Amino acid sequence: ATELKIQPFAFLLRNTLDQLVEIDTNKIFCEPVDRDEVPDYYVHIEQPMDFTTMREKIAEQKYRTMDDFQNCLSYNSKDTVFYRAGLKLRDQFSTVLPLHQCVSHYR
Ligand SMILES: CCOC(=O)c1ccc2c(c1)NC(=O)[C@@H](C)N2
Repeated sequence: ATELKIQPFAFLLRNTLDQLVEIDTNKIFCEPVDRDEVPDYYVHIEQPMDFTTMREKIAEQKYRTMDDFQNCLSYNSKDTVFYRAGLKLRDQFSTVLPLHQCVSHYR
């Protein structure tokens, strides 16, 4: 693919993001948290993140780290589907993370 030659890292990051989107079967992390649905979310979370925003940031070469799962684990109580989904994503992503660390060092 030509994009592999032009932006190899964006290509790699986008593929990794696609894997996360696939794991997020309940689509909890795909869009920014809805202020009407969760009014106090933005009170607790300074740096909200979601997969749609990450895709835009990859395209703009402004890649974010995956610390953003901490948002989910700090906002939601342990007994929620949201908290468990955040754990699942973080744990499954941690197998890919070392790759990202070397990518980000390289960049
Ligand atoms: C109407 C109740 O909705 C929620 O409690 C809720 C709704 C959406 C959420 C969320 C919680 N927690 C999160 O971490 C982000 C990713 N999304």
